Amino acid sequence: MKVTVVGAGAVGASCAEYIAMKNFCSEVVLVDIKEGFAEGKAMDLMQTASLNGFDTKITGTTGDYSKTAGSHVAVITSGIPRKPGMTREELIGINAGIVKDVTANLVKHSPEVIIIVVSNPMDTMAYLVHKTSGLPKHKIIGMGGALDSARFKYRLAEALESPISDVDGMVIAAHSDTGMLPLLSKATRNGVPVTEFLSDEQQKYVIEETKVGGATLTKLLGTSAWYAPGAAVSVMVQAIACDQKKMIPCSLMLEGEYGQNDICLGVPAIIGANGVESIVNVTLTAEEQLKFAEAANAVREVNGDLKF
Ligand SMILES: O=C(O)C[C@H](O)C(=O)O
Repeated sequence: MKVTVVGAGAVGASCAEYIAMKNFCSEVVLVDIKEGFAEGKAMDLMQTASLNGFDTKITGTTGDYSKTAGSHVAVITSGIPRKPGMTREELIGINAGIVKDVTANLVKHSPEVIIIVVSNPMDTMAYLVHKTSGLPKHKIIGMGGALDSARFKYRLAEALESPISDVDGMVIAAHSDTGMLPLLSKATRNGVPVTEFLSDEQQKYVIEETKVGGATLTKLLGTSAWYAPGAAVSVMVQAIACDQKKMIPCSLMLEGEYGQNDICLGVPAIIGANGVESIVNVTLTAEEQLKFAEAANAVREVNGDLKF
């Protein structure tokens, strides 16, 4: 299987690294507009192959999309990351044009491609890809829920003082500081609801820290995070490559599901060889339903700034 990763910055390189190291793809093509940058990252990563024990071939190109031809999956990480104090939504002005161009180039050379959107504001960028690519909706997947859920589990394990492997949980709705919806009501430690172990104060802490997970890292790093985003993408690509039918929250075009239409928002889905195999309908509490609807309203407002 051939996978293209557009954008060879920290997030794109991290995606390529984790995908290669897991050794389930034959080829990863890195694309960047900066002269020689993707080629350099690809060469550096290839020189880890004998050390890290993988056979995936990684190549790089400066904007030559003919090299991406025949990609089964493409990951769009292009655009600018936010700086401390910014919201993801503020990136729309620059990133929308970039994501639109990248999408057109990818589809031109790989008409059957499945696209994973990482660029921010992610839910709106996924919507843009739906509106401009001509691809069927099961082939466009926004990466947010896998990452946000990993951050949720990190915060849960911290509060529970437990190993992360004891913890399960999921974040749905928007990939934004205010619109994330960590489903605390469904989170468990070895099957036992975490609400049985955590005080109200701890529960509130976990939810709030999860929602600003990306912003916290941006403040610490001076730019946005890359390890967990790369790892989250690699899990999604592996689910497709190996037809795992794994349940992963992803930003998907909704047509009535969760009471929403014509919007990309994070919902649990079965991810396999076809991309989105199905959307999973989970029963939400009345409060969660309200929060989901509020997140949808906010994303819809940002979508309104798009020009097709
Ligand atoms: O936080 C960001 O701006 C980048 C990314 O969406 C993340 O959550 O790490």
